[in-house]
Order: sequence, then structure tokens, then C-alpha cells
Amino acid sequence: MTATGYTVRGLSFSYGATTVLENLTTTLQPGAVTALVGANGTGKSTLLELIAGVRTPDAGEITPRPRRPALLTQRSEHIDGLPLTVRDCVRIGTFGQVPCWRPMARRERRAAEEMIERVGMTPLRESRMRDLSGGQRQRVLIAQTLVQPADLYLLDEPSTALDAGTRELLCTLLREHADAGKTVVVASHDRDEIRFADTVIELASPSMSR
Ligand SMILES: Nc1ncnc2c1ncn2[C@@H]1O[C@H](COP(=O)(O)OP(=O)(O)OP(=O)(O)O)[C@@H](O)[C@H]1O
Repeated sequence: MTATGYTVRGLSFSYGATTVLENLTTTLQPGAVTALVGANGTGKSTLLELIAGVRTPDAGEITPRPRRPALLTQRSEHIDGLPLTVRDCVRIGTFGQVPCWRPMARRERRAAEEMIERVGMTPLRESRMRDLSGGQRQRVLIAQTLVQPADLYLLDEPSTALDAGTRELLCTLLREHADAGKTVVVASHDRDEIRFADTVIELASPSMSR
């Protein structure tokens, strides 16, 4: 675990001719929930992907380099093409700890079942992901993300499709992870979630910030 969190230094990224991030410097504190805010297209998802190592910056760096961060992306339609149940999907979140050829240990199975219970999906644990409602599906993906034994959690608009009660539960779960010393970063448009965060980082489009 990093006691000092992560430093983003001089980060720049473009998709071809479209510059999205330009010389961004900020810190991500451990033990805190950081909200990434900004209008549509200001680069919140891109920044999360850069931090996660899914994309490579054109310039700048994130230190220390995150090891196995847990990332909840906005786009997850690919899951619907797989014959996965709710239980399978959440269990996948525990796979990073063990080689894929080793059977799951009781501890990992229990962690998955507990997280399924926390998000209220136990009655539907044998259901196929493709058969769930949008909010139920999002609960499972949140569970899959938060069950991961990471020290950095990156969530892209996690409250999408959630009802009010589940949004509150999400805040509780994020707080628990932060209180356990984890670094939690959430891209959000949700006012309650932003109010709940300890730190807010606002992104503006490079052309606006010049
Ligand atoms: N794969 C891609 N190829 C080209 N351009 C992209 C790609 N992904 C995103 N962009 C562009 O990069 C910019 C930032 O996109 P990004 O999804 O990071 O913004 P965002 O702040 O997360 O937006 P939103 O609030 O709508 O989710 C946008 O102008 C978008 O059109």
C-alpha cells in the first residue's frame, strides 16, 4: 500500500489532433475520496484510463506507477456477450490475487459473496448479466470493482443508473475503502457524490484553461 498516494505530474494526452489533457499536475491522496469533475468531454474517463495504465500519456507520469488498480469503466457492453452470472462476474474481481489455474480459496469466495450481499444482489446471484436491469448490472460491476484487493480504486461515473438508496450505499462503500487507507478516485456528475468527496479535482478542456 502507498502511504503517500499518487502524484500526477505534467500529464498530457491527445487523441490524434484532439488535445484532451495538457500538462496536468495533481495528487491523489490515500485515505480519501477524490471526485473528478468537469463538463462532458473534458477528459475524466481519459484521465482515469491514464492513471490505470490502460492508456499511455504523451508526456508526464504518475508516480508511483499503480500496480493492479481496480478500474470501473463506463463502457462494459462486452460483458453481455459472455455467459456470466452475477456471481461469476463478482468472483472475477478476486482473480488478480491467485494464478488462474488455482481453484478459488474459501476466503476469495466469501469476499465475493459478501460483496454481492452488500450490493443487494444475493437473490439474483445466479442470473445472467445480460438479463439484469441497468441499475442491477451497475451494482454488480461496482461489487466486482470494490472486491478487488487494490490500493487504488478508479470509478468512472459509478452512480449511473443507480436509485437513491443504492447511491447512498455506494458512498458508504467508497468511504469504507478510503477509511481503510485506499486511494479512491471517482469521475462524477452527481452532486451528492461530489459533496461527499474529500477532494475535488476540476478538469477544464485545454482550450478553456488557456
Ligand atoms: N477513443 C477515442 N478516440 C478519439 N477521441 C476520443 C476517444 N475517447 C474520447 N475521445 C475524446 O476525448 C475527449 C475526452 O473524452 P472523455 O471520455 O475522457 O471525457 P469525459 O470528461 O469523461 O466525458 P463525459 O463527462 O461525457 O463522460 C472528448 O472530446 C472525446 O470526444
